[in-house]
Amino acid sequence: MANSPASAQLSLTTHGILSLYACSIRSVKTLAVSSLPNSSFSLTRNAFVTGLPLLICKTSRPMTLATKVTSVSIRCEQSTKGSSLDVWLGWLAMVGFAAAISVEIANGKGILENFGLTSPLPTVALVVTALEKQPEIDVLGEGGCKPAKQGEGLSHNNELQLLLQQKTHNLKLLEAQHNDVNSKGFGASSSMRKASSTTDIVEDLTSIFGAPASTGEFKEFEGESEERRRARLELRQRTQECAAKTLTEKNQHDLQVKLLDVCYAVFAMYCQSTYRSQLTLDMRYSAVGDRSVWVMVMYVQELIKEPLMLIPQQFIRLGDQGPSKPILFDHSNLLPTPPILDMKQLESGYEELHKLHSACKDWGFFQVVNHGVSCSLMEKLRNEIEEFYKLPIEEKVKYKTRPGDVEGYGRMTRREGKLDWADRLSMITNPLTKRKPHLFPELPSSLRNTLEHYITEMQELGKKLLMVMARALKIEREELVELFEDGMQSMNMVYYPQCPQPELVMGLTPHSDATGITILSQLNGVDGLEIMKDGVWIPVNCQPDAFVVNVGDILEILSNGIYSSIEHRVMVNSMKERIFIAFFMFPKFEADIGHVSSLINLQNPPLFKKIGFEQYLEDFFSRKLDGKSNLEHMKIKTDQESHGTPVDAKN
Ligand SMILES: O=C(O)CCC(=O)C(=O)O
Ligand SMILES: [Fe+2]
Repeated sequence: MANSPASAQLSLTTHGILSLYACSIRSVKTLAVSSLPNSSFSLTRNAFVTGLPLLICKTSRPMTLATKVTSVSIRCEQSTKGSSLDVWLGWLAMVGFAAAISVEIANGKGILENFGLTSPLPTVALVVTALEKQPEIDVLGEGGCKPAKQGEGLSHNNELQLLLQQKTHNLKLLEAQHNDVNSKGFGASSSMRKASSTTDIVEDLTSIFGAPASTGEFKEFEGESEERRRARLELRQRTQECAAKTLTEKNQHDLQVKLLDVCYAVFAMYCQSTYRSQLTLDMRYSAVGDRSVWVMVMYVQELIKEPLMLIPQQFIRLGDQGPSKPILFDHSNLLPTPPILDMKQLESGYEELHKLHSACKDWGFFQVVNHGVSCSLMEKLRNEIEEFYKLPIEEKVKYKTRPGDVEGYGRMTRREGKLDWADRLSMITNPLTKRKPHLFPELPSSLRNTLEHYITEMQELGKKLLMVMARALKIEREELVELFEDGMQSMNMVYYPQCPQPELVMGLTPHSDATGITILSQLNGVDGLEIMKDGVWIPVNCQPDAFVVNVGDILEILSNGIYSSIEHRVMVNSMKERIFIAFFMFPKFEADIGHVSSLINLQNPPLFKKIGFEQYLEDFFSRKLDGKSNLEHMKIKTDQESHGTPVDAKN
């Protein structure tokens, strides 16, 4: 925090004419667009998550797309270092920014609109460097951003106080030594010594801390040589300067804390007043490198409410990470596709069981029909979830993901990954004791009842699937099914909005599921799921009324690699949103995750380490969502791989 410059920047652009650039100080690498040519748009090359401004261009009227581009980027940081001019200019700019927004809030039109910008303003991103590494964060109280409490983040202030006390102490010692020398040198009395300049220093410092200022006159000593007198005077001046400097630093810091609070508050008001409803953006605390920042998180559904001219950079994936699909065109129906299995036949016949075994080995995915879940329930579920996503944002943010949590409404991005083009509501639904009081129990009652019904159906279907898988693997059903009895279950209700440039984004990052099994249902008939098969992304054409089932990492571990969890991802399209529900089945919390013993023999040694389920989850969530990286981490390394170190089978 110490080296972060004080800065505030507000840059606005319309049709290459206006550029209001409040301030940019020292090392802030802000590349906000200050002018844009008529028909070309550019993005800032900065990353939101790394604390640099987000720049989105958007208009509220499609008619003006070609002629009017507005963009706003705001960045606030604070510092105690740097030349005082820098610091003060930075703060001045920040106040200017706050004032501009305040005016806009106050009269509904405001400075920004007076410059020709359409209101509401298109997009704002704010990254504020917090004052401490680990401040106590309380973001967004009910319906609004909550500014950092006064006094939070003041450890630096305390440090200054301590420093000042230490300096005082050292100076007293110095003065005492000096007086000692004087007294020895001039034979002055001890009472004379007590009346020395030490008193002045204490008085000076007392005044610094708020006590009435002392006149602090320089004391003269009888018989003191001119040289010694001058030395004493110099020392006195130096100590006073030093104390004054520390005081200035402390005051400056206090002011910065106050201004930062103001900025939080103003920005919170701005979000509420400017965006159509309340919160297109959510304010999140997150650690970036060794700094703490507040990051605005967008709800995609809100973002696309009005025509979007540019995709925010945080969603854009290029190069290796990019969607760059294999060219599928109309030949997609010629591509291999995960098998479709009949649940009834799976339970009774061997032929279907054989198909299941191959599907789990070769695909890690299959579709299941004839599963016994009624169409009317699925129809109801679809309507309920659609209704949920139609709720105003003010309602939905009641369920928003809270800091440090992964459940709730919003989007989960771990580490510095790109953002998915999706909004989701994630919840643990089993065991009941793990249900978060502000989530499932608080959902609209009709949605809750439907979900409750759906959960029961999924538990039943999941159990049946695990039983047939145990048969296919030729293991005792207890070895598999019991692990999952009253296990952890969770669900994601996902809304993938349509995207004007779907080729630039992804609905869901490539990953394998951390689950035992996952049961997916594409509720509104819009495809998007793709799975990685032999190095090619293959789209899954979901059958109406079918569930898509996939093998998760835990099943790969339990089956000692016989079954495979497969990387998959979700693509979005420009025409229609996709509504989706995923039901995740995990073992019970007290279970150990490791191979089923009867599958191990000399030819099939253990492939994965054994680990407690809770530890497994912790490891999973601490990692970036990145292909099968979590499973890789659990692999037992061969002697060769671990450079000669003994195999740690832990079994
Ligand atoms: O939306 C989909 O099709 C798949 C979702 C998924 O893979 C997941 O939630 O893990
Ligand atoms: Fe998945």
